[in-house]
Amino acid sequence: MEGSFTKVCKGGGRQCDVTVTKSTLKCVLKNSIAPNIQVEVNLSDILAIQTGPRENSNASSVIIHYAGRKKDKLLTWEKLVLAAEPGLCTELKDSFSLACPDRDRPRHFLVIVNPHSGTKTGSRIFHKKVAPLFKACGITFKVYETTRPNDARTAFQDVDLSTVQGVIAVGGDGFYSEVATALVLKQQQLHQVNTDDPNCGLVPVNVPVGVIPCGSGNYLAMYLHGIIDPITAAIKIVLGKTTATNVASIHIGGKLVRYAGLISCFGLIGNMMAMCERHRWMGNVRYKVFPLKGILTRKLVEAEVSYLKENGEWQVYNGPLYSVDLNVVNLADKNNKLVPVFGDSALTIHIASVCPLGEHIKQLSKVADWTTGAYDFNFLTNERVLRYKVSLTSLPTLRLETGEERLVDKLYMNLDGEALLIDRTSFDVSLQAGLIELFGDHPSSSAH
Ligand SMILES: Nc1ncnc2c1ncn2[C@@H]1O[C@H](COP(=O)(O)OP(=O)(O)OP(=O)(O)O)[C@@H](O)[C@H]1O
Repeated sequence: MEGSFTKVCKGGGRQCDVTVTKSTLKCVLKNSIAPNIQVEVNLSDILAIQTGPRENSNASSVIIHYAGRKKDKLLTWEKLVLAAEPGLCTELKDSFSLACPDRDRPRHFLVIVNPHSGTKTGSRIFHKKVAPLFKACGITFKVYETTRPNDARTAFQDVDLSTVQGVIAVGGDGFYSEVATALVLKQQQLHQVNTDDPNCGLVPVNVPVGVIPCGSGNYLAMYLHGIIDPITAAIKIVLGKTTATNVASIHIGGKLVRYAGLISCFGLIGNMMAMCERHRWMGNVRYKVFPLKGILTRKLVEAEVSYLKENGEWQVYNGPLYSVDLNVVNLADKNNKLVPVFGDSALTIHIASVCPLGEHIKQLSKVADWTTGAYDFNFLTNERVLRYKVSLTSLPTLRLETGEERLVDKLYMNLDGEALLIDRTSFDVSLQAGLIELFGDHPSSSAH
């Protein structure tokens, strides 16, 4: 379609020609000496088109909300306001709907906010920046603000999952993990799956999850969108494309503890995270101080790690180790850097054994900087696995009145940025492949 409109801007309007083709919308100012393209936007980047009457006039207006693509993968919420006679405005809106007939974008969300994430700005960011965008795009939502840790599951209590097209977690990585766990558990309850059994065969979640990054750790958003920005993440949610991602189920003492969506690092990195949590009062400085203290005071643990390889064979690593690390979103060495891979067909574990301190620091610094070769060290055993069990059989234990055994030493797992105390002599981690769809179109998996 083509038509003559007035581009409405502060202080008046300018005449312009608007053309909608199969793939783009172009707005060119008239009466300019050189062709003056004001806006050229892919139809797939249009978030919404609103039409309505103009005040004190017979004309109508059209507001085109679209995603502005800036450098560094930043997306911005842009608006083009046009005015014309009502028939032309309706024609413009209809031509957009015709050109994109498959616009089955999500329309209703359950939003769960952690008001304590990061610098405690999650609630404000959602209500001031994200909610207006959702509303402009015709999205309705119900908001639940948590009141304490592990409260995300309350948000699902009275929710019929078939009525929501997205669950949005406003917070950091630990909160994503908490929301994802609550959602997966809700889905399993509906299908009467015994989640305490690592072999239970989980039912995939059919409601996509979106993350608005507001925490101190926002790796998931960084991996998905290449940038940590709440508006970019919100625009990706509105656009509705999704990426399948894995979770890893963590079982301790025959009980499901959590589903990890990002990392599950036992030993050194877990102990560092526990130190960071004990010193929350120090703010973000703690993430600089305690990793250093942790590596300087690293301790070997006698352990047996048995793992199930992709070919169905079980193998065993036996001996002292510093850590057993898992990136649930795998990090692959590509083009001289580590790049995230969502929904990989296996989990890659990295077991760090005896090594000089300098080499260990070098290796961990490479992981922190996502540098190539971060896992190419001969003290690392790297294996692609479907499941693994860690047994700590030679550590001192004490027997409780109930007859259960507990470790005397305090050992931790860093589970998606939260410290989980491992007080039993073994734990079990299993791949749950493609269980969740995340809003965002990451190139490592075919977006849906
Ligand atoms: N209302 C709440 N009050 C306190 N803690 C909460 C609340 N809601 C959720 N939590 C907990 O806060 C933890 C951290 O959340 P999140 O990942 O959003 O923040 P973060 O800033 O990245 O992490 P951290 O605060 O640990 O640095 C989660 O484990 C979650 O259980």
